[in-house]
Amino acid sequence: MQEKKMIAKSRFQRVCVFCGSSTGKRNCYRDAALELGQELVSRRLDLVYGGGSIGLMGLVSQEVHRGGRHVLGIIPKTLMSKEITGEPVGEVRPVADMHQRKAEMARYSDCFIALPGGYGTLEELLEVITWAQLGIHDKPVGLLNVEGYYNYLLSFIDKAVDDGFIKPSQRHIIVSAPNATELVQKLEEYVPVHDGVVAKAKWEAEQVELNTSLQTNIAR
Ligand SMILES: C/C(=C\CNc1ncnc2c1ncn2[C@@H]1O[C@H](COP(=O)(O)O)[C@@H](O)[C@H]1O)CO
Repeated sequence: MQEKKMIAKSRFQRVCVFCGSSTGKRNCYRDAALELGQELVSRRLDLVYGGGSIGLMGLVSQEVHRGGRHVLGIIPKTLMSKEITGEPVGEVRPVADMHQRKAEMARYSDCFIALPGGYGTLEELLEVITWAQLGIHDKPVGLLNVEGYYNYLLSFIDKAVDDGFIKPSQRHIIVSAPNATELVQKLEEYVPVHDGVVAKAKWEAEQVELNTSLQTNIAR
């Protein structure tokens, strides 16, 4: 008989996954996307992602959907053509543009995970790290470092710390692990460090103003 893995209740409800709109050339990337999907399902976590069914995005979203968890895809109206994104699963929320997409993905999630990907993934990852650094949120940010895919990025960050461009106290913002189980466990245990960043309440007030003006613009 197969032994059932006992997993404590998660502190998260929804996990935002950034990942390639391509699958990459090596099987390990596809396997990692499927394993991450299964890990979220086994912890009863829902998924927020960039919508679409292409690349690793498709693999992780289909796996979470198949496992019976809620999948929310947030996608700019201009990217909604099925030829570009494929057929998404779960709930799809159309937004005005890429900026609103990132804001909404962040708003609906309790933590972030980046699988391997390209420019889009990097941009999304670095933005939530920057927001953590500024105190806009204190949600954990994880890097799924599949077979060392992100080693150069991690080395670059160490170099930026050594050369005085990133504070040593902010190095901890990125949590990384080689597999989904270890990564999610580390994210569960993550404790944010606050070192004199702009007060979160001030940012939240500004976000509310920003959202209100965005909605006014969309309605026009
Ligand atoms: C540009 C083309 C297809 C892109 N289609 C996308 N559909 C949905 N979401 C996307 C797409 N491209 C980028 N994203 C977002 O960025 C991340 C993936 O980008 P990457 O450059 O592939 O790493 C992903 O998390 C999405 O949120 C037609 O060729």
